[in-house]
Amino acid sequence: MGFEYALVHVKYTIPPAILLTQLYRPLFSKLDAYKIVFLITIAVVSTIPWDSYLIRTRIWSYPSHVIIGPKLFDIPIEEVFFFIIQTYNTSLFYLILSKPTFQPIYLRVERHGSDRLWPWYKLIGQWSFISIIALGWSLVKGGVEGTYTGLILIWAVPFLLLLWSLAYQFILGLPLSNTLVPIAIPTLYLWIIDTLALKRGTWVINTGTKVGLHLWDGLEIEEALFFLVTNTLIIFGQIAFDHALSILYTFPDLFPDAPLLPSPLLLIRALLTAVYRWDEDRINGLKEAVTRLKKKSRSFYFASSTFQGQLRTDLLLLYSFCRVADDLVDDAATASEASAWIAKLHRYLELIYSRDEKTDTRISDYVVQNFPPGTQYALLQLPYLKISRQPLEDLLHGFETDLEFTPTSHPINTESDLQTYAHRVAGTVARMCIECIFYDYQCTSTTPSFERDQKQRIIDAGDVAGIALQYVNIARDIAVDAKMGRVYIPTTWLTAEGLSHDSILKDPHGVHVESLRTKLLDKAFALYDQASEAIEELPVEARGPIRVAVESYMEIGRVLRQEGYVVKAGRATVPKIRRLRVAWKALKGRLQK
Ligand SMILES: CC(C)=CCC/C(C)=C/CC/C(C)=C/CC/C(C)=C/[C@@H]1[C@@H](COP(=O)(O)OP(=O)(O)O)[C@]1(C)CC/C=C(\C)CC/C=C(\C)CCC=C(C)C
Repeated sequence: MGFEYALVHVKYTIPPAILLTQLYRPLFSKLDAYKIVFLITIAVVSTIPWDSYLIRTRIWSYPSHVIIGPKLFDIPIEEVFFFIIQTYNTSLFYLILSKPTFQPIYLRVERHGSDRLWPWYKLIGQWSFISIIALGWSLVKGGVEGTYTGLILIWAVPFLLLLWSLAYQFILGLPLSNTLVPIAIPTLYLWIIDTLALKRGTWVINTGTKVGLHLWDGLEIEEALFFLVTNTLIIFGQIAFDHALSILYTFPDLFPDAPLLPSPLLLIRALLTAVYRWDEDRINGLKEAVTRLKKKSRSFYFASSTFQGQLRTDLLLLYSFCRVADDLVDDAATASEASAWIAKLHRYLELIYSRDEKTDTRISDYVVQNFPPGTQYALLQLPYLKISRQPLEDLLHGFETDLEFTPTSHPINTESDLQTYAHRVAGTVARMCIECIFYDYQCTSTTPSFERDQKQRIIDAGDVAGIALQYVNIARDIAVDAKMGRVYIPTTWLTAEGLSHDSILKDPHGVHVESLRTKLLDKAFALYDQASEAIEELPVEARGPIRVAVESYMEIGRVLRQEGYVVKAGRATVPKIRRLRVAWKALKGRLQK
């Protein structure tokens, strides 16, 4: 009996597990736990018979003085733990690295241009894996020295072949940060540990069944291959899981109301859905939504990567709709053109909320005939079934207020006007986000903890938080808005400072303007303090990400309160490092004061 193998874990595998867990903990969801447990189960079940065979046929062995003693099918318990901890560490590393990527946009319908080559890539990959299996087989059959290599290949490569066949699109198409990097770094790390363990004799590969080549001094080529293929298996497994989730959440027509934790059977069904049944417009709509968010809002783009699964998709689509609607109105050449857009948007809402099977095509015809091509996906893919109609109508009423600004009239005269406006353009957005959260996390009124009153209380608090965000937005954009002929600061406040609309339009800077900006920010933070507690009543998966979204935006307000802030394109911006720090604190559950 000895503790040497156990010490390998204590020194080299458990510390990274703790570190990675700490790092990922604020984002760790039930879905992540499900994925990891699923993969660990497969890893343990599939490795035990193989490893047990290798030990019983003395291809490798463990001196009795390095292991504690208990065994499972002849495998030392430390070794079984290795399968678990390796799968855990590599999986967590993948989860961290792949978080910023919105994977559904990497689905390909394989119908046009270079995408038509993808079935060939699949085939080439399949044949390559089959050839490697054949090579493994011939090594096992042919001679003693290639036995260990052959056994690794005939055990692992059929799984790789299967995972490739199910998820080749993501394996090839995702950014390298989701594929190559999470394979390469854990593999390199395990190669180093293995070198140390083999040198110390913690485990021994017996002579006669190995080729005798070393990757570097102390690292047998078979060991290097073993860790490479096992990490590749783990990452391919994670990618196949995510591929299935992307299919489930991207095509609601094929998989209506996909559950939060889909059963293995449903995951397989998703992976086996023929590509020709995928809705290309959904993918294009999502691609447009991601590009739009990335271009237009750094705060929300950054925050969106902390959301997961269906909710991430829904918020992206909701953002896309709101942005397109706002831009149609703001970019219109004349007030009457802007009014016409609002009228068309009202009509669109009327159509979708009275939709039935017969009117389905009428709706898409209406959009195609009345809106520019670059806006059509955003409109048609609004997740309206999860959102009530009222906040959308109110949002449009908010845009109508924007049109009331003329050289002679100003719609925001009192603080109450300001509050109504902010409720319409931002309180409503908060409400819609919360409705999506309730829907996606299945907080129906039958869930005791989500009784009606509680839901209403959260929505009301969300409204207040939205108003706070809009006050920050107005405080940031005094000069930008003035260029568009708009002054959102209430007339009563201007008069008290000895200012007027005209004076702000002419010169939106100076001491008095700064004092009004401060007043607006003070109100924003007071409202935010009053509302932010309610975030903790949201479903646990949404809390951290929502904190990140609202905190990232409120940080603009904090920047504005400091002297000498950086202005880009006329707007105060939050430096990247500072944004990261805010997000990290928000994820860990801390709101700034
Ligand atoms: C993470 C993610 C993808 C979130 C998406 C959120 C979303 C749907 C935003 C829509 C934004 C939008 C374009 C709305 C149109 C009206 C408008 C312009 C509103 C202002 C947004 C600021 O955007 P931006 O700075 O890009 O605007 P301009 O360049 O000035 O045009 C607003 C300030 C509103 C934003 C309000 C929210 C996102 C609501 C946030 C509050 C919650 C989610 C509720 C918190 C919950 C509790 C319980 C307190």
